[in-house]
Amino acid sequence: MSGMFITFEGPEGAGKTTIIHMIHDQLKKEGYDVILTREPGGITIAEQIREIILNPANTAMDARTEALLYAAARRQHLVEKVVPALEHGKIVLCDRFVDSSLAYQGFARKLGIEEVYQINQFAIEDIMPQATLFFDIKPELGLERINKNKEREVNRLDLEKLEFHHNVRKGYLKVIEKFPNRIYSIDASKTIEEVYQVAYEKLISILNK
Ligand SMILES: Nc1ncnc2c1ncn2[C@@H]1O[C@H](COP(=O)(O)OP(=O)(O)OP(=O)(O)O)[C@@H](O)[C@H]1O
Ligand SMILES: Cc1cn([C@H]2C[C@H](O)[C@@H](COP(=O)(O)O)O2)c(=O)[nH]c1=O
Repeated sequence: MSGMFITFEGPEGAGKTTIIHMIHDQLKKEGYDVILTREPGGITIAEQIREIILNPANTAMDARTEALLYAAARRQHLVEKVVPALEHGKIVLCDRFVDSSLAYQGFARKLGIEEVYQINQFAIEDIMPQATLFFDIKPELGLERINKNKEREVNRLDLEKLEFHHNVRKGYLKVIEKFPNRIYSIDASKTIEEVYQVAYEKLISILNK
């Protein structure tokens, strides 16, 4: 595959979606062949799975069911959208990927990072991003940001206790220890413009490697 697969990760309200759109628009302006997508979602079947996972009414969902549904959405999105784009030499910017499952289901839901990585292997068949930007934020600040945004739909995971969101961040820090050469950490507590500048420069350096 000749393209470049780059993922954006972080806890709730870190600013990933804001920054990934800004970077996508800028790269397009500069003439890069780039697409922007997201997980869970990005294609019809995976968006349908997203509705089930994130529906606040689905309070009975078991943690393993949740992990398997994320992996199923991931599989379909990979084969239907990501892999074909990479085969056409495109840069694929993806809002969340397998590291989210490791941090949220593996660590915060206590299923085990290695166990969740194993079940995801069936879905991803060793396809991993070449680089990942991790937007690091304290959960209190991330949640304050999303609560201020009245247009954003509240999802089932947003409603978890603060302790869960602290564990998500701790989970990400463990995932970075597992993949230190792939994941770049960015301080996401700064202003949108400051975070964008750091993320954009990092991305350009990755593309020029
Ligand atoms: N650096 C920033 N400073 C202040 N507000 C920000 C910053 N970045 C994003 N925001 C605002 O915070 C809210 C959440 O941002 P965004 O949706 O980009 O985060 P996210 O990481 O994608 O969150 P989630 O994964 O929970 O959807 C939005 O209202 C956005 O405008
Ligand atoms: C891919 C993935 C996502 N999640 C969680 C993280 C968020 O709470 C939602 C997605 O919402 P967003 O606004 O699009 O960020 O799903 C997860 O727990 N595990 C995953 O693998």
